[in-house]
Amino acid sequence: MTIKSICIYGAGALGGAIAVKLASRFGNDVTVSVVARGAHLEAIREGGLSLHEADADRPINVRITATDDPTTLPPQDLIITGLKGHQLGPAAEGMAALLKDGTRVVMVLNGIPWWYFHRDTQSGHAELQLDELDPGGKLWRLVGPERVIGCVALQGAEVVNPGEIRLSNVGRFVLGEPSGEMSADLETVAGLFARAGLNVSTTPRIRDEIWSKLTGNAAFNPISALTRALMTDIMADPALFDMVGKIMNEVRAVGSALGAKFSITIEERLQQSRHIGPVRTSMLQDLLAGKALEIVPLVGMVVALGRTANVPTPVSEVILALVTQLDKENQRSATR
Ligand SMILES: NC(=O)C1=CN([C@@H]2O[C@H](COP(=O)(O)OP(=O)(O)OC[C@H]3O[C@@H](n4cnc5c(N)ncnc54)[C@H](OP(=O)(O)O)[C@@H]3O)[C@@H](O)[C@H]2O)C=CC1
Ligand SMILES: CC(C)(CO)C(=O)C(=O)O
Repeated sequence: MTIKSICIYGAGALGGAIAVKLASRFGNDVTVSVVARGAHLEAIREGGLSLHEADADRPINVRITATDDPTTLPPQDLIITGLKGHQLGPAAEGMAALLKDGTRVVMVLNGIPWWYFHRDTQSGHAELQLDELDPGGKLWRLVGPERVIGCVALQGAEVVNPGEIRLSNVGRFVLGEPSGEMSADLETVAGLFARAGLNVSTTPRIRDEIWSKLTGNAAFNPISALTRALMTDIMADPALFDMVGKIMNEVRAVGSALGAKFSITIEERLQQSRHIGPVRTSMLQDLLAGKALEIVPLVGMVVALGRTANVPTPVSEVILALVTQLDKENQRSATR
């Protein structure tokens, strides 16, 4: 594939960070645009999009084409989504308007993605569609799992003000085809990320990366939302730390039953989490902003796929019930 046009659909914390890096590197030769909304969109239109990197003294600011109406943009060579899992379905028509023959769609996501079982050869559930993640199969039909390149982000980020994004660490991105092929498109997209100054690697086993990342998110994200604690505070509290370990074991058991391979132990995973620092998880950020929480891909799927694979997930079930109720109450008070 040749990439001459890129649209970042959902230019929030991570999508916005990627947009700034791509636009500041390729703005003259490649069209880079963003789909955003609300006060964030207004701020991007007025003052551009700014990125504070963890290791830089000054922010990068880019002026960039920004719209909330994707039909005003031409079809794209590459779409990169920075939407939360539950925001993808409602955006399916908008994304479809940007597709042409050969368009690839990089989906930056935490948790189990809607396309998970597409061309999966490990689980025994190839091509299973997950209605909880893709209600009515809209993404499957309108975007198509064959266009997707999976992306796991080991990068903390937050929209600190409209139009302004801050990264909490020097992170990295892992890209992989659902089929496991080390395709030419995969290498082209990874090369683009690398030339834009993003740390990136490619893998033939993207599902292993998904489960490895989910081991942390299934535990830390809902616990942080329920307690409003920073990652470091959760690690420092013996009872919460114990709960994190139990959830991590459940996630690992479900992932293993579906064919995932884990390269590190739970203890090593917990050690890695210690280095993330005093960050607010993306779920806590959403809670504090009165937004809907990304529960199904991060917690609901551990429970649901546990049932599919006959693996008990008792702690995740309790956390799921609690965080679901919290989400309802939070959104009720946000709309009052
Ligand atoms: N933030 C982090 O530290 C990390 C996040 N991740 C994962 O990456 C993914 C993206 O997360 P993150 O970057 O935090 O997400 P954000 O919530 O920061 O960004 C999503 C953006 O998309 C916007 N949006 C939603 N729907 C539409 C739409 N239909 N049209 C236009 N704009 C829309 C949102 O607007 P609005 O605010 O109005 O909803 C928001 O600005 C998630 O799966 C997350 O779990 C992974 C690693 C770390
Ligand atoms: C790793 C962590 C906790 C980084 O912020 C994350 O993935 C998230 O916030 O969703």
